[in-house]
Amino acid sequence: MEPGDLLRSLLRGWTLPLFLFMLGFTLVYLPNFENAKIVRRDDGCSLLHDTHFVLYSKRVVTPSGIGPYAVEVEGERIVSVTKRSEAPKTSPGKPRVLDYGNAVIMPGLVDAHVHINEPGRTEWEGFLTGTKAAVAGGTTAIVDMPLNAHPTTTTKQHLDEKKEAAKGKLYIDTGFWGGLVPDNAYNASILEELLEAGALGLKSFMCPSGIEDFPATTAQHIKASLPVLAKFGRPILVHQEVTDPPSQPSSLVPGEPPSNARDYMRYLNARPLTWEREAVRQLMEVAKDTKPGGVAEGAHVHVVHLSDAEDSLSHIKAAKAEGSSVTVETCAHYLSFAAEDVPEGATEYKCAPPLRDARHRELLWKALLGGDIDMITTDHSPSTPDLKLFEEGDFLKAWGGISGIQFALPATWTHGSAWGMTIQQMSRWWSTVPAKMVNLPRKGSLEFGKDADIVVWDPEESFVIDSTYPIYFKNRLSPYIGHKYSGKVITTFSRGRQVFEEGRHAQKPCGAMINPV
Ligand SMILES: NC(=O)N[C@H]1NC(=O)NC1=O
Ligand SMILES: [Zn+2]
Ligand SMILES: [Zn+2]
Repeated sequence: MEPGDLLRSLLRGWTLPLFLFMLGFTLVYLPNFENAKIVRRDDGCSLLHDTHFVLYSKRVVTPSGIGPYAVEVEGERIVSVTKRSEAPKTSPGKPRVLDYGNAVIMPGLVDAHVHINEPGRTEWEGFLTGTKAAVAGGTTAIVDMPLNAHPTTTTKQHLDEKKEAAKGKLYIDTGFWGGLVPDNAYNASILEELLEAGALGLKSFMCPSGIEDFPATTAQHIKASLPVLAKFGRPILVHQEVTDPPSQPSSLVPGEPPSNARDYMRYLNARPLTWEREAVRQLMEVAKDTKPGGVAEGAHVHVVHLSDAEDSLSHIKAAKAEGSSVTVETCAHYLSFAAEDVPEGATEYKCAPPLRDARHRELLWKALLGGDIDMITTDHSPSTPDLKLFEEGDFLKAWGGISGIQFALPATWTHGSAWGMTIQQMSRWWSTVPAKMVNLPRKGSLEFGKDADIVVWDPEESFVIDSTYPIYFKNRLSPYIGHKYSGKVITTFSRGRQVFEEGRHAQKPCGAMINPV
């Protein structure tokens, strides 16, 4: 037999099986070639194993409005947001579709004012518990305050200690504010080192902070820091109370019998509005340096936890109108509670500036809705029960700080919707504006190229935070406990990882530390 004939007969015998094999291969595997891109993750960082998926609902919050959109996530980012009347279909080779029906799909909350007290006071609050509570409430980024931990974050070395303590404990992306104190205020090289090492900006107190190694700064200290901040284009956040305003009225008239320490009004009167008004007045004066052409152009002054939408806000509005670079926040608790409703001895309601009366709460809502308050935060600041002095219920001596990071969304929604707030407005105040203030260009909205930081929630579902309600922050003390709210978080995604769903967290915390851009 010729070699050519041999080959021919071999081929004859093989042709049919070879053809069938190739056909089978094509039919079975070819659709999966596209699937090859769909990597499954099994790293414990996400409850969902897909890395390429589509979220759909009839109420997706986008920069161009709320409506039926499909949000496609690939890896850590949003790769498309498309309007469509119904959910795309899941089909082989295509990313999985998670259809949330009528629930709201919204950018995760960015909470720029959180006290995580690790290292040093981890029994008050730690990174693991704090960020676990945050995601359960739909928050996908926080910025940690420089005080209450020990050491306070006032030098590069202390910031490095913070970062070391945070390693492997973050469910969501977390940034750090550095601290401005009298010790470093006139030392540009310490401040520069701190900002170079990754502090997103600075924070200072104009009154005693309650923490010995975080003493108060004057307006002059703040003024001195502004040119340094300008060089880096970063903000300073200021606690706006001074304890020695020129015309401080006192309700504790000499000779008057001491009132009941368990009475909230006593605390309220001991911390009058004038403290806040005078601080804001002084602060807006130094903020003038941030005007275009000013010695600190490029720096920014942010007023934290506004409780007074009257005179204090007028100073802020005037400063903005004159061109100073200024923003202001209020907190979920000032929007939720009123002084006259604080029960006797209930020191879980104690914070500074204090919760004021219902009229002030109303004015805050009106200022938000009118566009004069820029954003909302929680000022989550827990402590251990002993410091809250529950037995004594002494408002003057108890620790001032409210735990509430897990309830930001339902508290804002429940009260805000009663004032006519829209979901779009809430999303601006909780995500878009804070992301801009902190300077997180990849966060704050659902758009192509942004981080897939997303919360899905049901505005219509209500719940009571009762004794059985799962709370993830440390020390189960909070004024939100015992109240009924609507707006239930269904699931939260942090850079494409499903980190929380219906009472369950991902096995591992895989959030990152945020560096300045
Ligand atoms: N030290 C600290 O956390 N203080 C915070 N607590 C509070 O209620 N207001 C604050 O500034
Ligand atoms: Zn404060
Ligand atoms: Zn604070």
